[in-house]
Amino acid sequence: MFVLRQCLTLGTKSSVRNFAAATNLVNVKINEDTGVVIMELNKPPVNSLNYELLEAMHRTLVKLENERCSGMILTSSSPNTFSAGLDLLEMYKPTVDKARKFWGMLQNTWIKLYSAPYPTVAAINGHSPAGGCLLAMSCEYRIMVPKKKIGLNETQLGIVAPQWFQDCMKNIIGSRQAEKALIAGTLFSSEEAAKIGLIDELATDKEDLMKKAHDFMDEQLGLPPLARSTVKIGFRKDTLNRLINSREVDTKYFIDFIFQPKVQESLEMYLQALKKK
Ligand SMILES: CC/C=C\CCC/C=C/C(=O)SCCNC(=O)CCNC(=O)[C@H](O)C(C)(C)COP(=O)(O)OP(=O)(O)OC[C@H]1O[C@@H](n2cnc3c(N)ncnc32)[C@H](O)[C@@H]1OP(=O)(O)O
Repeated sequence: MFVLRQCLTLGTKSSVRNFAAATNLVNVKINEDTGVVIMELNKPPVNSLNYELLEAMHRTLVKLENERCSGMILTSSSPNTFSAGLDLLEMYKPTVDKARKFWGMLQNTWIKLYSAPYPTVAAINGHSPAGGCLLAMSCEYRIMVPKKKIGLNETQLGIVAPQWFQDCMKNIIGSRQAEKALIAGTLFSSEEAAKIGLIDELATDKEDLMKKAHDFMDEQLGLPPLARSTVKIGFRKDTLNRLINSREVDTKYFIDFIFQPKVQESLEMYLQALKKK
C-alpha cells in the first residue's frame, strides 16, 4: 500500500482530479485511485473562518458524501497558519441577521466534519487558535509542524468557547486538562500539545506532515469501513446530538453574548492589537 501511494504521490500512475469548486477559498483534490481527498484552506493570509470560507467547506463536505471519498486530509495553503479561527469581523458590529447566518454555517460545517464517516486527518501546518483548533479537533487525527500554537484561547479575547468547542477538547485531552486550558485560554506550543495529547504526532516540516498524514490514512484504509465508521460515530454521537438538539438555543446564546457592549469592546481592542502587531 505504501509503495502504491508513493507512486501515486510522485505522479507516476496518479490520477489526481481537482474538484470543481464554486470558489477558490478551498482547493480540493481527490486521488481517483485511492479516493483520498486533500482539502486545503485557501483564504490568505490566515484562513480566518468567515461565512464564505465556511460555506465553501460545507459545500465540499456535502459533495464528498456523493463522491467515492475514502478519507480526507485537511490542511492550509498558508505557510504560517492552519487557521486563525473565526473571522473576528463576523462578530464585530454585525447585524443580527448576519451573525445568525454566520453561526448557522459554522454549526453546519462542524456537524458535517465531526460526523464524516471516512477517516479525517488535520495536517496542521501552522498556528491553529480557537476556531482553527476546533477544525483540527474535529478530525480524527492531528499532526502538527513544530513551534506553532494551538488551543482554545477565546477567554483571552473576552469571549467564551461554546459548549461544543469545549466538548471536543474534553473528548481529546480529558476534563481536568480541558478545564484548565479553557479557563486560561491557553495556546499550547506544538510540542506541549503533543505532550498532553491535543495533537497525536509532531512532524518535522510540511513534507513530513503530509507523509505522516498519508501514513495514517493508509492504516485506516486497511480497516473494514463500516465497522470503523460505526465505532467513530458511536464515540461522537453524544457530542454531536448535544448541538444538533439545541442549535437554536446555541445560536441565541451566541447572539446575546456577542451583542453585549463589553464583548464588543474586547473584540475592538483585540482587533486593534492585531492590526498594530
Ligand atoms: C458564547 C459564544 C460566544 C462567542 C463564541 C466565539 C468563539 C470564537 C472563536 C474564534 O475562533 S475567535 C478568533 C480567535 N483567533 C485568534 O485569536 C487568532 C488571532 N490571530 C493571530 O493570533 C495571528 O493572526 C496568527 C494566526 C498567529 C497569524 O499571525 P501572523 O503574524 O502570520 O499574521 P497577522 O497577525 O499579521 O495577521 C494577518 C492579518 O490577518 C488578520 N487576522 C488575524 N486573525 C484574524 C481573525 N481571527 N479574524 C480576522 N482577521 C484576522 C490580522 O488582523 C491581519 O490583518 P491586516 O493584514 O489587515 O493587519
